Amino acid sequence: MARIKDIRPLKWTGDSLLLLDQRKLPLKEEWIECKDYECVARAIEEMVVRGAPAIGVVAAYGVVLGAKEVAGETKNFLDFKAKLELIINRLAATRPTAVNLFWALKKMKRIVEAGRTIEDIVAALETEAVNIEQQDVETNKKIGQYGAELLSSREVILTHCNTGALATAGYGTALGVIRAAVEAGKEITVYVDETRPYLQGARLTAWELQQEGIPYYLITDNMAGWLMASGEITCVIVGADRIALNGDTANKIGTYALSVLAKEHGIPFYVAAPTSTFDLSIRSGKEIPIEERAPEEVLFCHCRDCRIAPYGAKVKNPAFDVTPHENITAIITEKGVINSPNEEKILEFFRE
Ligand SMILES: CSC[C@@H](O)[C@@H](O)C(=O)COP(=O)(O)O
Repeated sequence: MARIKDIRPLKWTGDSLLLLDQRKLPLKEEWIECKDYECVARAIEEMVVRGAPAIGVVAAYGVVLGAKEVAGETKNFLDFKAKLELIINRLAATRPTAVNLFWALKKMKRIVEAGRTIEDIVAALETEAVNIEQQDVETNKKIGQYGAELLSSREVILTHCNTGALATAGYGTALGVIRAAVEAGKEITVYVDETRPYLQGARLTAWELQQEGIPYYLITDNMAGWLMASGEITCVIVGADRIALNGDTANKIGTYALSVLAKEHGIPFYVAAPTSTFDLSIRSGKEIPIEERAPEEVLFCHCRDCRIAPYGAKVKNPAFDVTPHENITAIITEKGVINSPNEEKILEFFRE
């Protein structure tokens, strides 16, 4: 019997940030404690924490830690602001694709600009980071409700990467829709793509579903096409790292291929994401920067003692791809659903 738990990837203590080390899951549940902004920046770069909304929340706390550090070093207001700007720039340089990082840092920057004293800025930054965290969980629950309404009483859902509690402040986006559907009493089975090369599906999504007793099958990425052709999958739900004005959506590498397969087989393809994942400053997915990650992620199968390719093998490792909006049945947000998304509909949605 499924029981939804309150899994959280981070805990703010007031003067440090505790992060569940996602590199170690599912074999070990270890927390690391960040007491300074550089630790937070490295945690994002090294994938201690990952997932678009989670990166935004954690970066916001990074700014708070940075502000506290600088406030201990200088009493000069202008000096404080200049140093804090460098810290925000450092956090912004950690990962390029997920726009939630820049969205959260922009909010923090606005507070720095509006503040009149160092003490006021530090206090306001902390309040804002806590708000961003709490709102993210509320947002995900709303996405879940809107998404669950789209699903029938019985679904076999294919999902990719990890879009769950671990990728957000809690509950999840695409996995939040699955949680909400289960909570609504629907009969849900999940097919979890392992998500090569970083294995977020096998390690993290399977771990979350297992804890909650939601039935799932773990599959390798190349099994998805055949399972769709065999009629086993009733819909695909994925998350997003950045959605352009026309609805083109960057998400974990492999998402584009799933969208093509879903279209070919007439299977609904849903993207679940908060409105903070939209980047209305870019008109299409062509403008989304795609992170290229280290070759070792492809050369080794997760841990460094399991090399799977010959020495000298050349590697490509784009971490994300872009799904054209024409392949997306609907984008599910906390403010409602955008069916068959395109520029006109997205503009209209945000106007409202
Ligand atoms: C709610 S998470 C949505 C996306 O961030 C997720 O699907 C994804 O692509 C995560 O990539 P990652 O490289 O693990 O940060």
